Amino acid sequence: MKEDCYDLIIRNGQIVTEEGIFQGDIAVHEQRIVKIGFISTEKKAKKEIDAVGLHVFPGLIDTHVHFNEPGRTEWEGLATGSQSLAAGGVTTFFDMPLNSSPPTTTAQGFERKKQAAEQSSILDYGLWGGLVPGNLDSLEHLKKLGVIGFKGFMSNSGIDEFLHVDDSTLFKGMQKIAGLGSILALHAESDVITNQLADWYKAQGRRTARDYAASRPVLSEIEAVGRAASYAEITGCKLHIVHASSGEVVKRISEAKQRGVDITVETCPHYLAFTTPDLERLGGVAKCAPPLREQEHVESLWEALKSGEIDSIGSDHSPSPPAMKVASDNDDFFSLWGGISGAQTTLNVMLEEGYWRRNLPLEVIARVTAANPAKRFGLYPRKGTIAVGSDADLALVDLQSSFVLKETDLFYRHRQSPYIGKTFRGMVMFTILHGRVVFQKGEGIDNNFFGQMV
Ligand SMILES: NC(=O)N[C@H]1NC(=O)NC1=O
Ligand SMILES: [Zn+2]
Repeated sequence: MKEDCYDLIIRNGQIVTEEGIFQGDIAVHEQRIVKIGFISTEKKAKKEIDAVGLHVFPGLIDTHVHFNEPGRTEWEGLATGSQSLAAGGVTTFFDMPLNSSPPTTTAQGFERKKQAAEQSSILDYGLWGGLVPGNLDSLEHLKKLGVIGFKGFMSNSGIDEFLHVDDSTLFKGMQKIAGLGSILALHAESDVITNQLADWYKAQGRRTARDYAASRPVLSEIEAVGRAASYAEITGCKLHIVHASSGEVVKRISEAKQRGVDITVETCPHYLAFTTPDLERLGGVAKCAPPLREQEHVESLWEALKSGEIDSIGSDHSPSPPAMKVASDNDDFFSLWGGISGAQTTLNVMLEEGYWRRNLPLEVIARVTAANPAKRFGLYPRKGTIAVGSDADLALVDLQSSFVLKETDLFYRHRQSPYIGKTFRGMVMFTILHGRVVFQKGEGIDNNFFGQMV
């Protein structure tokens, strides 16, 4: 290390890690953090950032996005998707094996996705492989190619090329994934319960937003989580349950953890910020699966975050062209695309709804958005924290600065979001990846840099 000239010094920020908050300087050399603490003003750097009044978070790791490239790039895309994440303080993301086409369920699908990411992602990325009926023989190859883990759906995925796992595929898949030392992420809703209830509501001519929400009850998640946890207990497979929508679901996962199942759970900003009445008010832009819940469930999730029972936050950014979010034949809410655009606003939601409104400590935010996902997926301490030796992946935030989210703030391919018009306290001023500023408030995105696969 050439001590005479650093690449970057960030001075006088409030440094936030999962362990605590302290004031200090950060020096970066050759993409890594090389010093933290007091750095003499005599020391020179190619670039200095004055972080007085700013909080320096570890760059967020979003474990759950659907950028849909290749094949459905008109829905989002790795360029626009990664740019929107950068504007929100995220530095690493894991892209789901759907809704790209071909899906990442074969070696060939993986290679195509990797090529697309190399060409277009401005951030670091991990790539999920898929577990679907019929691809058990591809899992080992996918693991060798470097998937971050595998993802399966226990209910309809909404995508014809990505079938949900039947129970025997799920069981056998877990045996294989356990043998490979990998991890299975599950969309845990019961296919039987959600299908039967949807059919019943539709047969009654009941197709509103509220009917849709009622057709996917919390119990449908609880049933699926229970089944998956039992299979995991028998097979020894590591499980990661995505988008739990209620503290009641989290409680079942905690119970499994306590009896020794290697299981973690993620929730999404939208389950922490919106309710079923919001779904009725906002319409298709707020439709997702599992659906938005009543306020008591929202609060139960915040409690579970405070108690440490929720391991991580993923945006589950899953957009579609706007036309698929609007009912064509009078009010059939069931027919709309399910998926919320939220990649850019995860930290904003955690700060406004968590830190400001519910006293959620900043350390907890750093833990669930960075340290815990890094630990769960084997990236810690290279990523997920602020320490000497770590990648210089950082988000500098002005907590006091508030703004109303506008359509024009969004970097998505389609500027849709249920958060448009919402006031947030806490503005991302700089996002730094490997010591390079990839986003600066007022300046925008630096597109001249590409991320790497983790
Ligand atoms: N296929 C897909 O992206 N599905 C996602 N959308 C959503 O709302 N929940 C999901 O799992
Ligand atoms: Zn998803």
